[in-house]
Amino acid sequence: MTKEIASLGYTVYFEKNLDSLASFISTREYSQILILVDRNTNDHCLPLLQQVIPQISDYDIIEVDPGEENKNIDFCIGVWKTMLDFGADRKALMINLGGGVVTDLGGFAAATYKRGIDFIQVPTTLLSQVDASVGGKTGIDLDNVKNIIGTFTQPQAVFISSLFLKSLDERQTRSGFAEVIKHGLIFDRALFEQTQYVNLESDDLDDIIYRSVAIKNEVITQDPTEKGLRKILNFGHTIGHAVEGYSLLHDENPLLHGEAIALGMICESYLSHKLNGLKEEDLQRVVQRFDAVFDRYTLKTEMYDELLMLMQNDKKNEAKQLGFALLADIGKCDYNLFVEEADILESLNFYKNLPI
Ligand SMILES: NC(=O)c1ccc[n+]([C@@H]2O[C@H](COP(=O)([O-])OP(=O)(O)OC[C@H]3O[C@@H](n4cnc5c(N)ncnc54)[C@H](O)[C@@H]3O)[C@@H](O)[C@H]2O)c1
Ligand SMILES: O=C(O)C(=O)C[C@@H](O)[C@H](O)[C@H](O)COP(=O)(O)O
Ligand SMILES: [Zn+2]
Repeated sequence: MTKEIASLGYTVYFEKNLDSLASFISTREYSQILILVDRNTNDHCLPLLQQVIPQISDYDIIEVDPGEENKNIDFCIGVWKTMLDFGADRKALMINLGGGVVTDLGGFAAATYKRGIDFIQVPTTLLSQVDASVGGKTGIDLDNVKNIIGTFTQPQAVFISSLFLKSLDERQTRSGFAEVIKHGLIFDRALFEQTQYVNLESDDLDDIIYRSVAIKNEVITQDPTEKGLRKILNFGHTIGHAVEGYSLLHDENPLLHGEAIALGMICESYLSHKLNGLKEEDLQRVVQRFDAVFDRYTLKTEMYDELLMLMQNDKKNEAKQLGFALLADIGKCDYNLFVEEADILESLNFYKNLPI
């Protein structure tokens, strides 16, 4: 059965067989179809797409290398050039088939090519299904500063099939689960509680995917361009993005987005407790929740200056003050809170000194 959510002028479809994708394409008159994949989604997801919509046989493939380190201007130029080589005009449609790197990069390339062509998101990771494919944030990183170049451009539609998740490895699934826990923490205590009972390896994830998108949609439809409320979707990201950027630059096996924001959510829950009324027992529950899913990352005091520098670039900052969204309770998040460096360092120390 198809479930749908009406978003910002487009529909998010939840259906294993992607029937609505076939009818979406057959009812629109696109001059050309471009499918953006990375190497892994080319191998694992494109065959599935071809299988479920065999009537779509005429398309051009653009392939990028997988991974966050490629969500940058060089790869974006490569995508734009390939679009030109394929002779894509303004009536072309871009299908972004992949995780958040492909949906962010492909959305950005489409939003800017010839001042914008239509694109649709077909997310293939848990993270991109519960978060990245919905809401119209497109973008790329610059010098490991996360998503610093980008647009708010909504897709024409989003098609979510949990069948794609069968080939996803466990580490990636866990990374996506961090954003599900985030949605519970900021908006829905019951979802936060439910995450304790989810077995990521064996459970059907359709229900939590749908609930996550419903929560995100509730927020973005009230504030599409992050003037206020949408900032709550950034809980854990002021510190998390800095740690992710740091790790991309320095670690051989860098943290994934969800792993970094899980760390960020622990630190920012500490700040929520110290500065915004989150109860001590709820702080402990947040720590336990993330400990049940993620290994700890080794923070060292030598990293702190660089982390603070990276935080200077956060889009929630104002007048050089570091901007945060902080929990008041589990299921309730406030935004436009500005935090002193000393408190941020204390929160990093809180994480660093947590008992194993
Ligand atoms: N725009 C937004 O609102 C938003 C929200 C959250 C995160 N993001 C961004 O999303 C990115 C992270 O997304 P991600 O975690 O999906 O990472 P990703 O796109 O790098 O995908 C993770 C890995 O899984 C592989 N893969 C994808 N689908 C697969 C499948 N079905 N089977 C096997 N392998 C598969 C990819 O090739 C990649 O190696 C970050 O750049 C983050 O900043 C954006
Ligand atoms: O959709 C949003 O709004 C979010 O903040 C969702 C985040 O999970 C996501 O990581 C987003 O890309 C962060 O955006 P940024 O503006 O902090 O770069
Ligand atoms: Zn995120």
